[in-house]
Amino acid sequence: MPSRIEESIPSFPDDVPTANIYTVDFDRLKDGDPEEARKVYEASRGYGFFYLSNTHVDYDFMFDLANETFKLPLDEKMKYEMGNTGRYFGYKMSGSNYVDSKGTPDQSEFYNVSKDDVMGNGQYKEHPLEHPSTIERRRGELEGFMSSAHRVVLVVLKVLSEQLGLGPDVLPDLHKLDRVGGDQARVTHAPPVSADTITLGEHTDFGSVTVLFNQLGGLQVINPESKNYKYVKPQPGCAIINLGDALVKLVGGRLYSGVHRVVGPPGEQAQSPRHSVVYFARPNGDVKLKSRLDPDDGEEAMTADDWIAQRAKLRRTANYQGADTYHASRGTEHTKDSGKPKLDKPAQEAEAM
Ligand SMILES: O=C(O)CCC(=O)C(=O)O
Ligand SMILES: [Fe+2]
Repeated sequence: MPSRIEESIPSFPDDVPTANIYTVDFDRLKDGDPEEARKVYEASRGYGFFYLSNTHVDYDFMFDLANETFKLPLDEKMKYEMGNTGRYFGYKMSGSNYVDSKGTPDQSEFYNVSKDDVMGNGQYKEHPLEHPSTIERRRGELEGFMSSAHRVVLVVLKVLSEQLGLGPDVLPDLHKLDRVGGDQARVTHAPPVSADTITLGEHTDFGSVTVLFNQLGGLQVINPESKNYKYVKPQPGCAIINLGDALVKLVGGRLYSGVHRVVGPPGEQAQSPRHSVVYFARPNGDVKLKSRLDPDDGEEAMTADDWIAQRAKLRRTANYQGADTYHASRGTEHTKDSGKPKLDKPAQEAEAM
């Protein structure tokens, strides 16, 4: 069902190239429907992106939270700025990350809320993090958002674990809601800019599974065959699910972490400020990012926590020292783990490359 906010936004244009990605029904997937499971697996070896309907995640309030938080004065938001050391919770000011190998500053701000802080895991039980009042007073709703988004992630991981022959529990067991790790909810904001302005640079997500809600276009994903960018058209009532690098590493490159970026919204949507709402699931912090399908691979592996810190730190404008920093900041897309994407061949009409 479209949310309250989705009903009042300008329509997405029909003359821009859009990615032809599967839509999966969460209720059927959860109940073990083999066709829905097959679509998840195919999508995870194609674009690395799919739509998910009937998620039962209440996210409307997160757009209100975003609106109110980003309207706060900059000096109030800066009290919660995440800094340049690899810490990845709190506020990220516009321009403090860069978008390309030349170090061009980004044009979006975001705020990351830690799952452990909201759920009271580990040290956060005694020492919760501080947030602006727009977030602090919604801790109860955030707990609901995180638990329901995490439930979606566990179902997707169970299906992928089964499809890869690992059995149902191997991947979910590395992502426990009540164990500490780098999972986070994020709200983002980009000002109205033209459709050719990159507001969030090309990247793969760091974690395992991303659950994304957006209202306006602007997200673009690379078609892994043609290498061209396509818009991911927001579908009212659906989450956009994509895989991240940590999961690709856990399965030795058998799944694909889609390369994506965000540009100004297209067509009639262009004059609108853009918000998105995300839940990033990561493996629990001490999980080694080694392939569970290649137990004899003797290579040393990083922990999930170290991987996030490295990626977050190297994308900071303050740490940029030339194209080498950019290349070091990248995920699995250029490595031996990058997977061998096999593009979906959905039943719908073929997509122009
Ligand atoms: O805003 C969006 O649609 C996507 C955001 C994104 O890719 C991210 O925050 O990693
Ligand atoms: Fe992303």
